[in-house]
Amino acid sequence: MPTSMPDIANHTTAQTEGTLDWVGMGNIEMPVMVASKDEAERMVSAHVDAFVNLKEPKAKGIHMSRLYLLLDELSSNQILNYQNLVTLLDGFISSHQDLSDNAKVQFRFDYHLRRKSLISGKLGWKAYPVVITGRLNQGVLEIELAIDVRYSSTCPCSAALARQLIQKAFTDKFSDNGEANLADIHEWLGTTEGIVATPHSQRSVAEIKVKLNQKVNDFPITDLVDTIEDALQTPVQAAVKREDEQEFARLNGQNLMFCEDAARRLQHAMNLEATYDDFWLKINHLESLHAHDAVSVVTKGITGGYQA
Ligand SMILES: Nc1nc2c(ncn2[C@@H]2O[C@H](COP(=O)(O)OP(=O)(O)OP(=O)(O)O)[C@@H](O)[C@H]2O)c(=O)[nH]1
Repeated sequence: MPTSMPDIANHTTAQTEGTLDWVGMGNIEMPVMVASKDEAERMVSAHVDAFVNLKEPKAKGIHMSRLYLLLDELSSNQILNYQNLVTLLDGFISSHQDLSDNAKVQFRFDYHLRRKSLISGKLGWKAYPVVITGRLNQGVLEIELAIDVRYSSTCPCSAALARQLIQKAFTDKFSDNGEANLADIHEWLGTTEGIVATPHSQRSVAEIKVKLNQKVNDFPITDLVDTIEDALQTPVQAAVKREDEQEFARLNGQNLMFCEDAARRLQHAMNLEATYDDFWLKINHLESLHAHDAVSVVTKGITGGYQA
């Protein structure tokens, strides 16, 4: 490097002094090889934020290039797992001696999983938005995995109201017809006159964040998705034949849910999981009755843990 190049970060002091909570780079685009438990290591296209604090009030700035090159080393020659994330955070701080003692990094990407249809056994891709965040704050390490899972929710109130209309239509049709037999009723039930009303359903999103610990080195992406989808029973589908669609209709009818029901189901399922130190859940029902969403939030509720 030519010796004559000015080095503002090292040789200039700040015009206005002050410490800063985070300084770094947002939205760095890079491929990352992700280690996900029980899956082959997979390349994803990630957007990365990388930060350190600036604890020296007189220092002009941090060394952005050092953060970038540490990230580039991970992207080019390593895999993203728990241990390498911790090493990266340590590297952010040790490359900024005297300037920084806190570090934060966040990887955002879509993780594709092969998911099986309900009955036909066909397979299809589903993309799950994943965010992996590492923080080293005052020596305290936090590694977080966040995933969005989409599913269908059918309104229990709307279902009850629809059933009432169906009962009324049945009474109107058959109360004066003493000669109606099972075959007549069976045929009538197969018409839109018989099922005169249908409850509304909505595409819904469960947002979940979990705190990981050193017991997991590969990120438990599939485990977490399975836990959520098994608890809800109505995840959106990939490959769908008619038999799958019919089963989906049955599952929706047998798993009617307000956003409160969905949150409690997931709360219960997550409380049974020993893998995670803490969890935070936000349920969003993107209503078809309203133009606004029905929302509920729940956390594990541990002292010093996630806040709602
Ligand atoms: N700190 C800081 N750097 C910035 C910013 N915007 C662009 N940069 C540039 O990031 C580049 C890399 O900075 P450094 O890491 O200090 O680069 P360097 O001096 O060649 O690297 P070292 O010798 O390791 O310090 C510099 O050219 C800065 O001008 C900013 O807002 N803050």
